[in-house]
Amino acid sequence: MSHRSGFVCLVGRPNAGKSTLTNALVGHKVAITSGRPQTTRHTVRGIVHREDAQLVLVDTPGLHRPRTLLGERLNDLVRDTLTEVDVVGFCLPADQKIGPGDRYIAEQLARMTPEGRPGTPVVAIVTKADLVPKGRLAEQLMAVDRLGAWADIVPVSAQDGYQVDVLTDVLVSHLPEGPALYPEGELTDEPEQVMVAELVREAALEGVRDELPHSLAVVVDEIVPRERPTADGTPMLDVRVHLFVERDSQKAIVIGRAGARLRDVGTRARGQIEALLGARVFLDLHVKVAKDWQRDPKQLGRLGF
Ligand SMILES: Nc1nc2c(ncn2[C@@H]2O[C@H](COP(=O)(O)OP(=O)(O)OP(=O)(O)O)[C@@H](O)[C@H]2O)c(=O)[nH]1
Repeated sequence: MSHRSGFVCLVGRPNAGKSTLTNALVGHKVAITSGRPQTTRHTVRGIVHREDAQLVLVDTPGLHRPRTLLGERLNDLVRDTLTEVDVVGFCLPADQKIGPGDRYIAEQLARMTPEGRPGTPVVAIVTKADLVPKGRLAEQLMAVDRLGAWADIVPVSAQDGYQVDVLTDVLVSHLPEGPALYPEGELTDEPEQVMVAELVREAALEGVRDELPHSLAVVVDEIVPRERPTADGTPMLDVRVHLFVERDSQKAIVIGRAGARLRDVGTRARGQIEALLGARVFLDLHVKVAKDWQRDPKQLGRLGF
């Protein structure tokens, strides 16, 4: 039996369902999903292991029009990623009309093919199929077909699992023959620190996303094991984290009255970090104002962008 392996990158405008689809394909939670755009700042990989194939998924940040330096960097990252993968999956939600954001991405994809090289196949994925009746889905498939030259078009629902296997087969069919690239059981090669930062960011944004749209960056300074475990022998980790906001008013929102909100954020994030790391965690959160960090290359460097 031949074996195929390679990299797949999911692109699509913010909220198109890329993270949720990554989780559905991999079958475990690896990327952090959310109801709001642009929470996926880092490239997180999930790996689908099969007898006949290994598919390494790269979940990119939302490809969007650059507005700030941060945006430009994200787009560079997206473009670099695109030229390094074997297949691109372009996600378009079934329940929304094709808009300027989708057209922009379609143009970028059309332009992506390096000169003199055969292009990376692009599979158009119509996501959230569960949200529309069959007739609307058929119309959307036709509209997507007119949008570009796709290797395949597949409707899926990550929510109820509709066609997720079909999509896996289609993506695998576009991979080159080759051995497994990662040992089985490996779900993500993201460093733990990035996952921890995402969990803190999620907790800190909960309920205040409208007030802090893109103004919150989270940096994990260190994760250090305590020399002496807890009384019952469980290992204990000290996790020190900085949350950067742009303005004093945003700092006040994150911290809350008499620090109540930040304590809440800490409690929620700690539970998830403990589950992730399999240890008791002492979580130390600091909130700092880093003015206009989105526009300052030095700050961006410090924050890992
Ligand atoms: N009903 C339904 N909702 C979905 C499905 N897939 C994703 N969603 C929802 O759509 C929203 C966005 O999904 P994400 O997976 O976070 O989208 P994303 O493209 O990764 O978003 P960014 O991280 O902003 O780029 C979330 O509220 C999901 O719960 C689906 O198959 N069906």
